[in-house]
Amino acid sequence: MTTLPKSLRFKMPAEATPLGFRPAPKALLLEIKRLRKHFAHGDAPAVERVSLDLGEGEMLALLGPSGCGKTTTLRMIGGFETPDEGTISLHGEDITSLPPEARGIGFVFQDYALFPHLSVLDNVKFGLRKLPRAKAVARAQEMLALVGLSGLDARKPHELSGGQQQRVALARTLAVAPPLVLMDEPFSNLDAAMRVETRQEVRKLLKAAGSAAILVTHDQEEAMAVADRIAVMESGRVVQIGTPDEIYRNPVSAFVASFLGRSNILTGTASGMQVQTEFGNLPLSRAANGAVSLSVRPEQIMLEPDPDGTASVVGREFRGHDQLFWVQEGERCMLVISGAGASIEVGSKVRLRICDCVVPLA
Ligand SMILES: Nc1ncnc2c1ncn2[C@@H]1O[C@H](COP(=O)(O)OP(=O)(O)OP(=O)(O)O)[C@@H](O)[C@H]1O
Repeated sequence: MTTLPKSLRFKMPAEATPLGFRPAPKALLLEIKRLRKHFAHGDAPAVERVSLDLGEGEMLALLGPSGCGKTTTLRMIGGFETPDEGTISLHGEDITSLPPEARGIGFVFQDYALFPHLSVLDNVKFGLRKLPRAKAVARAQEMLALVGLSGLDARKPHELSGGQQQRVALARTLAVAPPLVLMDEPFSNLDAAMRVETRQEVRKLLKAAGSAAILVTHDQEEAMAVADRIAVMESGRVVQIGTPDEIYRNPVSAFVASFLGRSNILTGTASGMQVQTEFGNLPLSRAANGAVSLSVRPEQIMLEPDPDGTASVVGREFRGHDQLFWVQEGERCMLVISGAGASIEVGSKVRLRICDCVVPLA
């Protein structure tokens, strides 16, 4: 058998699994049952009947728009807020009434909460006060090496970039080897390029340390990039939970379809695995009957130039790797994603063809 030179061999990322194979479920770490919180001055409960579980080493994103209850859920898990109802168990032990410091959970705050007067090394050493000094220093240095900051031990936080400060905060949290790390919008203080780089690093570091994590974000791209599973929240409730692929391919509602990715919402009359729509008879991703709303992703629509077409291109955004088109068809404006090569100008007449299963919504 010929062996390819090293440089040409395909290298599977450490976490990738062959298609169709799902890793065995991890042992249960955190179990949340029917959590509820209604603040004194709130009209509606901030969090209503939220149930979640998390496996050891798993990363979960709480995703949803501003005010949907993500932070309140996270703060209840951390012990900073007391739930009105519901329970939280870690490793099978009920921790609902324990104070934050007795839960053994780590936090990475939005502003990193580093001590400005302490060096990088002393910041990371901070949680290791119970260890003999030499051991604490060795552990802190090990953590700084893990986050790629060896050699910066003596700097003060203000002498670091935002991304480096984020990594110091993570090193400090991971130094005490918490089974679970809670992160509230941890990348929001970083610029766009740094955010993309840092979130991948953070994911790698958490996986290397074997810590599970719950990340609060309103950024769907960030949730999809970082999390093993996403819990989508709307008005205090978890409305869907699953892997990024599952939720993207099978959103349960128009809200989820439009919050995780972009979507065109159509209506139709379903009969089993088919639905009759204004675009003809289309296959459904799951069986439904009667009047339904449908989600069609912009990349599931083909745009064909046609001088006799009934639709016209009313907007175009070139994004390098692809293009977005806004296409007016009667009363409806559809969003379509096409390859970068398609040369269709604004004002062109086109025909739209849906070329995939469409998703019936609740
Ligand atoms: N301490 C509080 N007292 C009263 N109401 C609160 C308090 N904390 C949060 N709320 C309200 O509870 C609801 C949920 O807030 P929460 O901060 O959990 O939402 P969020 O999804 O994290 O939002 P954001 O993304 O803007 O941080 C909001 O209506 C908010 O105004």
